[in-house]
Amino acid sequence: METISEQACFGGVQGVYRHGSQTCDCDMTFGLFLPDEARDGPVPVLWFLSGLTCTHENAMTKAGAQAHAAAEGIALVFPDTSPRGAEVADADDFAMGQGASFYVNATQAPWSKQYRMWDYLAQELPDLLAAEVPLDMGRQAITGHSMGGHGALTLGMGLKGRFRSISAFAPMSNTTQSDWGVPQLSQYLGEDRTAWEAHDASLLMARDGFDGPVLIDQGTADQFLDKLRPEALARAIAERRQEATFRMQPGYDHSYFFVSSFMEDHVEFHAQALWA
Ligand SMILES: N[C@@H](CCC(=O)N[C@@H](CS)C(=O)NCC(=O)O)C(=O)O
Repeated sequence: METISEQACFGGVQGVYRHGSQTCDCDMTFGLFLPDEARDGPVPVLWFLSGLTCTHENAMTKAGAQAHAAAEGIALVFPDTSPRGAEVADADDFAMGQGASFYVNATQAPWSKQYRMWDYLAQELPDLLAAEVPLDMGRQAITGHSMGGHGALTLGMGLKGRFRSISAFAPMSNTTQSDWGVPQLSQYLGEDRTAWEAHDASLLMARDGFDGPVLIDQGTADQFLDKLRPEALARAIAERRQEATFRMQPGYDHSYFFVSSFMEDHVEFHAQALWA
């Protein structure tokens, strides 16, 4: 794990690190915020997965999460949104390829060689962090924005027992029925739609739900509402009778101004579960 930068931040340290990923077969960069308490021993961790076009950097610099994480004594991890590099397959469309992994293990060429973000986030990066950083891996929670909200919900429900709480900001909620989902899942996973089901938050919610609290925020003025399909997730939560808070926030769009407005609520929500 190579240090790119480390800077003092709200009494803790905001770092950026790079490592050679075997899973993605390329170098991967991530952000990590450690609160002051990490100097004395392991702290709980909140993962933040980002959306289309983002790297590890967008949420790290614009979501305003560090102040709240410092107040709660929890760490933040900001992974990248896909494998990266000149040798990594890509597409002209910003919603496909680099910056747009949809957090799956691709099975189709040319993506299958390196687009293994599910395994990267489920296994390789947690293993690396557990070995190198004072994190309490028994206390993990996950959140994300847009495509990262989709990742938070699908990994959160898919990796049973891993996370204590899940939240999402404007998540892609029903990828198997959306222009943000169908083209990508068919290219990454092929045309057999049964392989897509583990990557649709609403289908997973209706089928499995989550053994813990869920918090969703969605702006009513989000320019991508038709692609995000929050109504499908709300319906699944209600049908499942899932423990959840689902808020339609009046006037908010899809940007990080929306994300940062509700970040304190999300960090507090996760801190409650993490410290329970
Ligand atoms: N660039 C795209 C939108 C992409 C987009 O809104 N990405 C969101 C996540 S889905 C984001 O977080 N963008 C980066 C940022 O705001 O920093 C467009 O113009 O339609």
